[in-house]
Amino acid sequence: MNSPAQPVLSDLRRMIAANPDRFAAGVFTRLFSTTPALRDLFPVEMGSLRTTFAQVIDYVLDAISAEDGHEDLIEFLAQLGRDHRKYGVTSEHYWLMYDALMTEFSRMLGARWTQEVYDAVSHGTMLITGVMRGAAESAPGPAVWHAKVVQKFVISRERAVVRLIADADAPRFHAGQYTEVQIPQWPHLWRNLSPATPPNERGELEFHLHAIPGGYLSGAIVRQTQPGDVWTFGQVHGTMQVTGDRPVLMVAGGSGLAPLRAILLDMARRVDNPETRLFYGARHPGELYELGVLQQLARTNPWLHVTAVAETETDPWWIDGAPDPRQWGFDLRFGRVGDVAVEYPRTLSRHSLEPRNWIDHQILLSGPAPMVFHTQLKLRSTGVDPANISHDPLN
Ligand SMILES: NC(=O)C1=CN([C@@H]2O[C@H](COP(=O)(O)OP(=O)(O)OC[C@H]3O[C@@H](n4cnc5c(N)ncnc54)[C@H](O)[C@@H]3O)[C@@H](O)[C@H]2O)C=CC1
Repeated sequence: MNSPAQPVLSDLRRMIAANPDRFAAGVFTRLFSTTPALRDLFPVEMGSLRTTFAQVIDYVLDAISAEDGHEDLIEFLAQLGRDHRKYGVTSEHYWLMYDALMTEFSRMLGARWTQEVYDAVSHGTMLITGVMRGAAESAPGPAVWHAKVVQKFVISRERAVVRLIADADAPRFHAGQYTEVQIPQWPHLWRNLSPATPPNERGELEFHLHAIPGGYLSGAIVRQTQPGDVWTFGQVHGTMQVTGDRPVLMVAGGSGLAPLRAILLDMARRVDNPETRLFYGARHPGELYELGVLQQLARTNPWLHVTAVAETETDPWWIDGAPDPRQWGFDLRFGRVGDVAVEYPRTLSRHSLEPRNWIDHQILLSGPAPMVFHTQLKLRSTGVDPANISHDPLN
């Protein structure tokens, strides 16, 4: 875009960046005051939603100013529209959002709200609401689907495994993808979770949870979920999968093992798998609770090699009676899982037949965002091409 309104749009972005929460709160207050029923579609606590909202508006204002790259913007907005179906957002709501946004923008710009600026901002706002509405209207399949909890295993005071059976209209997904989840204890709150098993005809789903500090959903699942609860699911996302044409390195941190576990279980149904080395890490040895399952998998699938990694050599007092991970027959190393994985080839003897580096590997990372971020940086510093590394989006 090369218009006289350009400097004003840049100013608008600066004003939003200076106080994103105030901007987002202003828009939502207008929206809820004109149509109070809309408030019920949103979570009680809207802090993180307001942050994301301001980021999206900033991204769009930036992208519409650019000469090209609009295909990415359109796809981004279309995906956002499809994602918003789960909130019960209807076509009419997009018009209300258009009005709320335009009113807030005009308030922010005051005397600089000229016809030219109005046209440029209206164009951008119409693009956001129009593309989202169109994509939502034409999206296939139901907006949400459901599954009932049938089993729950409490692994420790912080960790649980939950099994569910999905309704017949659950969408098809592939191993390694993640889905938006809402639980009855937290209506309106959506979080992404990765099934830890590949999809099957019976609709069985398994999720692994760590009650992370401040995690409303993970905490409620670990402490309150019980058989009979019905969970609601939205869109399925994610592109992690094994291409099969190269050896594979997987690095999993804690419950981030879930999508990689699903991929491994899926691979175990085939015979023609590439050599795959998994580094499975936790803070403490006693938290490596999936080693039993991994041992069974590795025993019958000679292409799979597992290294267990813990940050500490002993368990704290509150992990009581966990077996020594070495009893499963795996190599146990100490440190952060990403560091151990990246350094691993350098620790091998000259005569080892194992890979000398990870450069020709397909690499899948999953775990806490800082772990994924740091592991990626370390791998790149050893010459790994970033195009060979996949992971789910980091929030
Ligand atoms: N449950 C699920 O379906 C999925 C969960 N995740 C994410 O995986 C994470 C799992 O968390 P926890 O089980 O609590 O893992 P955790 O905090 O126990 O850590 C697991 C591993 O990550 C490493 N690590 C942690 N922080 C690090 C840092 N700052 N830098 C480098 N390495 C670090 C640790 O050394 C350890 O090896 C959560 O953030 C969750 O959002 C990701 C995908 C799916």
